[in-house]
Amino acid sequence: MKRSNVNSTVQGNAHNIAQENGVNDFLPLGNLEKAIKEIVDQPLPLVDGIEDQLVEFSEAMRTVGKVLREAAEAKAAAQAEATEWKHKYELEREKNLQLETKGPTFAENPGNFEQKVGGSDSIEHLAIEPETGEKSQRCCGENGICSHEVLRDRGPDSYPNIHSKITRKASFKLKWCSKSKKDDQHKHDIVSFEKGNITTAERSSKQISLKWETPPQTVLILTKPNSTSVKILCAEMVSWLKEKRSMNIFVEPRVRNELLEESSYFNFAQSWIDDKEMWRLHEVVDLVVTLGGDGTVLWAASKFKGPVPPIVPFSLGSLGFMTPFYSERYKECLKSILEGPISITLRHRLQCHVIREGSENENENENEGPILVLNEVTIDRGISSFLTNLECYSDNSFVTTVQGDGLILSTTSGSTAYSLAAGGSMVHPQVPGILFTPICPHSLSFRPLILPEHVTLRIQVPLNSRGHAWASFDGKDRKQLAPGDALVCSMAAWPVPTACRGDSTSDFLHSIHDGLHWNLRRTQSFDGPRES
Ligand SMILES: NC(=O)c1ccc[n+]([C@@H]2O[C@H](COP(=O)([O-])OP(=O)(O)OC[C@H]3O[C@@H](n4cnc5c(N)ncnc54)[C@H](O)[C@@H]3O)[C@@H](O)[C@H]2O)c1
Ligand SMILES: Nc1ncnc2c1ncn2[C@@H]1O[C@H](COP(=O)(O)OP(=O)(O)OP(=O)(O)O)[C@@H](O)[C@H]1O
Repeated sequence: MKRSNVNSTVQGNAHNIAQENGVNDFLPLGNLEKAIKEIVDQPLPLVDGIEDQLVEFSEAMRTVGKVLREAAEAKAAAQAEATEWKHKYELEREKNLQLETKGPTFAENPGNFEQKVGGSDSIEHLAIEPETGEKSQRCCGENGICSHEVLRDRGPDSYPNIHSKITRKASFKLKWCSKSKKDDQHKHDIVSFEKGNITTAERSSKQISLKWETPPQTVLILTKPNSTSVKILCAEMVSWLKEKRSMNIFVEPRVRNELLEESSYFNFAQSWIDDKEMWRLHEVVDLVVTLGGDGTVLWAASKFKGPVPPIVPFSLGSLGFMTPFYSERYKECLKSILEGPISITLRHRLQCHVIREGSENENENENEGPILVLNEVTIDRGISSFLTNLECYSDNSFVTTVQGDGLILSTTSGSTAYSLAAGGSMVHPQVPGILFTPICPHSLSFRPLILPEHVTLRIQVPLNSRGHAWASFDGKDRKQLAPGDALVCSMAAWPVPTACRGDSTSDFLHSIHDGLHWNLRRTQSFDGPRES
């Protein structure tokens, strides 16, 4: 048989088979591969010089078969997943409708949810204990941080509206752990000065582990708005946490309304009525769960102006740099988080104050803030078409004048966000420091800086500046800075503890590989010139 005939026969057959086994109708593609194999294995009359091409061609056909099969499998998997979600949603809806129609009968039935609420785990029965002298003592020894000291419990009178029925906060202990020695603690003596010589004595080993001392009982769930998949998951998670784990649940007012539209069953979900109540959430919430992308983690952090409870970020966004948990496996993840111990990334925040011209040390009320950011504060030209002119000081030392589009002061967590886009380095979130990254500087030599965490930075709009500057905080809340105004920024006292899937470093590396495709390059082929 001539080569062209062989090709056309194989192509024709493969085409027919591909049509028969098209990826759209999900017929078993094993047939396709089998048929290709049959064609390829068919004994053919040999024509001189054609064997090599045939071998090559049969390889190519195998590859085509494999690719088609993979495509069909991927599509089938996606469709199966979609069907599963739909099914879950329908089941949940049906269950909610049933609960709604059952009404009081449900409460009489032992072992059901209402029974649990009235039982020994009842939130009504769980009074807030007065602080004892023993508790107010340091209970975690010299090493580690105890939640009692950071998030001190309050009496019921301190939050009359939302918290009247709520149990006391769970206590936990944070411990620095090291892979090398089991009993290792955070090393304080990093440098030694013995006999006039300066040596590095110990390096800090800062993987932090959180161990619950009393079980967590109250969860705040924060969700990305306008997303159907988030809404479905939220309803499912709320009922699972209530029924299987007897947790007290807080959601945003918007989410509570959405849940109640779904079913009156969700009446147990609590919320707050005003910002004043919301600012005190840290006093009752043991754990925050976020359902969304990085923006939802930033949103969650912004809800806590003081201490922040541990955040468990589930990924339902497109990038998800700070959201390591898979939403499909939420039960498994939450079970292990609620039991502990949890690896934690302590993400530093920056606290920012806007100082208005002429107000410093004269009239405190003229100054604004503090505003806390988890990613960065950006000072840019906003809609002004003039070059931004910013004078920058670190403590009392002059750093530089920025002439360009603006400046980003970023945490190390934010180093992979806007700062990265402006040419800043990527820094592991546990490295303490403040990134100083210019935006489009009109200069050939303005390299980004990383400053130590203890400095206070002051960014001043000079009085002779041609235009205004604008400050924005984690990409939100723009504030105008007039000539003479300044922004003062330093490391905040309250970091954001986020739960890790593995540990801080493996999660970070996973995110830069998976989320940013860092240093992705085709591997160099084996053949080619070699060193002799
Ligand atoms: N040119 C840019 O890259 C640019 C411009 C404006 C804002 N931003 C960033 O967007 C952030 C606000 O995020 P949003 O989700 O509310 O807004 P958004 O919806 O506009 O999303 C911004 C993108 O930045 C990603 N992102 C946020 N924080 C990150 C982090 N720490 N590491 C890696 N990626 C991160 C998000 O996943 C998202 O893909 C700002 O804090 C700023 O860092 C980036
Ligand atoms: N609970 C919330 N209430 C109001 N706004 C929120 C809330 N959660 C998130 N947002 C805002 O919604 C926007 C999008 O959120 P998020 O980044 O989580 O989702 P996404 O854009 O789908 O994810 P990704 O950024 O990974 O693509 C952000 O600007 C964030 O500030």
